[in-house]
Amino acid sequence: MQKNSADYHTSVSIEENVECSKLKPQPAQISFKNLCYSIPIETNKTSFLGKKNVSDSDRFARKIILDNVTGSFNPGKLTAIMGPSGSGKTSLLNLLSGRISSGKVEGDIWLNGRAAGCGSLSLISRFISQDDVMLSTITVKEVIEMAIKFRIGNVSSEEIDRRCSQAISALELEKCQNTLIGNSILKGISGGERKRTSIAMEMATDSSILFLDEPTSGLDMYTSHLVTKLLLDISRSGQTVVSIIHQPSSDTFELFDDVMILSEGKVIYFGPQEDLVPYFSGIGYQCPNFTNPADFVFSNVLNLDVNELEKSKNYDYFTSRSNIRILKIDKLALKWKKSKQYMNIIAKVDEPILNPLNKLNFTSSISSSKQFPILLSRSLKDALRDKLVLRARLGQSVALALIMGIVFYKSNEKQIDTQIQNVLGSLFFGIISQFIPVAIGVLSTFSSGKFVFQREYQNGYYKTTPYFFSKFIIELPIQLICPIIFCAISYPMVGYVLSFKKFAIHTGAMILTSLISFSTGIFASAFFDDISVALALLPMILVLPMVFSGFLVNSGDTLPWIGWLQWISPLKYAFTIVTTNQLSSLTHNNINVGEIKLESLKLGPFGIPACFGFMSFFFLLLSAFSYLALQAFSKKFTPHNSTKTKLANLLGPPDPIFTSPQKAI
Ligand SMILES: Nc1ncnc2c1ncn2[C@@H]1O[C@H](COP(=O)(O)OP(=O)(O)OP(=O)(O)O)[C@@H](O)[C@H]1O
Repeated sequence: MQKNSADYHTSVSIEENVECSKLKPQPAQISFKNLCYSIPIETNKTSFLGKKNVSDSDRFARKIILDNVTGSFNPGKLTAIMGPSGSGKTSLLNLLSGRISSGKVEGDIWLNGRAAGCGSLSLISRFISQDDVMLSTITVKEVIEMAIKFRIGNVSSEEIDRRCSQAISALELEKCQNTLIGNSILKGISGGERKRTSIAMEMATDSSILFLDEPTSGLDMYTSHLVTKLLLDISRSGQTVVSIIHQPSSDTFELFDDVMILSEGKVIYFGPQEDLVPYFSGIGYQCPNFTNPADFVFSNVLNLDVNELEKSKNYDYFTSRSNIRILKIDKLALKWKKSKQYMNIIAKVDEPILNPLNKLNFTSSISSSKQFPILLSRSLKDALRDKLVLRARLGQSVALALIMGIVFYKSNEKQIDTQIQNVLGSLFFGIISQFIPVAIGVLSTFSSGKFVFQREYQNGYYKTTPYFFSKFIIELPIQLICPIIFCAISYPMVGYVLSFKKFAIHTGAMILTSLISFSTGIFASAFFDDISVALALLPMILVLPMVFSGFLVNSGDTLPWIGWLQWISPLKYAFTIVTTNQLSSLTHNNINVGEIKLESLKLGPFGIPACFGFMSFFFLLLSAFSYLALQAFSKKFTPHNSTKTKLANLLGPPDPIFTSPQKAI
């Protein structure tokens, strides 16, 4: 007897389904009907300064990106999506693969007849994106091995080697397998090799559905053909392969089984590749002999012909040209919807494969506890191999220490007034030199790594928590070593009190300052999407604690309504520690001048241990904020549905519209 829907959701698990399916992944068919995607765009009805009483519906119009797109992508087939730039190809793939978290989506998506909206397909598909962002400091082989390790739990090293070699040889990457990925500064593999590496990463592990966004762009004709042939082989193993493609050669074009042509978000044609030319000749567009059908569609069908251009002569050139083109696309879309080929597509969508999925259909990823050591070792390699950054950080500590040492050289031998002034100035200089450069340095390194994180997170390699902690732990030693080097050089040069205890307290305060700055930098890089905005705002974030550190403004003499800011300035506690440490024992003519100076500074009631406590608290608080900011960043590019909901959708019963008795009638 057929279970009802509620029973199904509670009782079906992936494991149970495996039993019934004899451990073979089921064919996965994606179908979608009247898919619309639009985003709000601000209209000219309000200027930036805006009228106050304008409603949101007046202020925002909707930009339609996908307009009633219907079709199905079938298992065992290689489908091409083609269309002019901005026609909605990437948006369609993003929508299907669960990478859209904003805008309005309407219409239905099914996977084997089960409702698969809200990003459910992300659980059974892999996505090779247009921008091949990868960590620059690891080699081609390492990057592929890492992708395998993240995807397959308990994989033996022989299996990793086998899969890796297979992917390397399929994409002809043998020559560069031990070369670093590189970036604009660190020379690495070529653009084409980079593209192929990003394909190899996703292909080294299996999935039921493979989405590719322009995998052949930037590749030469031979390599484009090689990659497409590989995609064909993958599809023949039973996978559903959908790829956006630009300007394929005739030979490459012929490798595709199905072709979807999109323009202005509308479908102009979708069906077998060999039926494309007959379809367009049936509606009046004759493909000349010996012409590449892909070129023919772009230049003859989607472009305006001489007569159409003639019509636009009487009007403003650009407006009329674009309007005439839009009208033409509308007509082509209408013709498509009236065609018998469209009816065939509708019939396929209405009669989907209904096989239930099993465990092997789902793209696996390992647990967070297993992701952590892989990420840790990768972050370590990254930190050690990026020698330029490492040297710059160490060099900066030495240089700042020497500058401070020279400027305030042997201050303890100066007259008492000068001595006190120099001690205070040098202590403030020391704190600032551990505060500002660290935050700015961390901001730039973390911001560049953020795009790699975004790509890998979206592709389901790992979660935010292991990534955050692996980066954090690897960065920590350098944040400890640099202040120690700085203090070891500057402390004796300036002539601070020579006592190991005092040196340790001084260095401890500098280390905590550097750590607070470190977590502020991470927070800024995670919080601001754009590094230039972060760089513009960070100095302001850093200046306030400096002003209220107790050196620039006397802590007891500020306006009462801003005076409280000193207590949330971590530098105030750092300055209290280092000045108390140096001045409390400073005497002159048997008078404790240091204590007198400390009293006049009105640094507050807290002693050195309490100040260390406050600084540690600030470090932990800012670290927690940076973690939360990274979590929020990762949520921005994934739909807000839990894996449980997505699983329930895919493992539930087929949509009643495909199984109801009325349908059979
Ligand atoms: N989040 C968004 N906000 C504003 N506009 C968007 C958004 N997403 C897509 N668009 C717009 O929707 C249209 C389709 O974009 P899409 O990236 O899907 O096109 P495409 O066909 O893949 O183009 P290309 O071949 O150049 O990559 C473009 O005009 C794009 O500017």
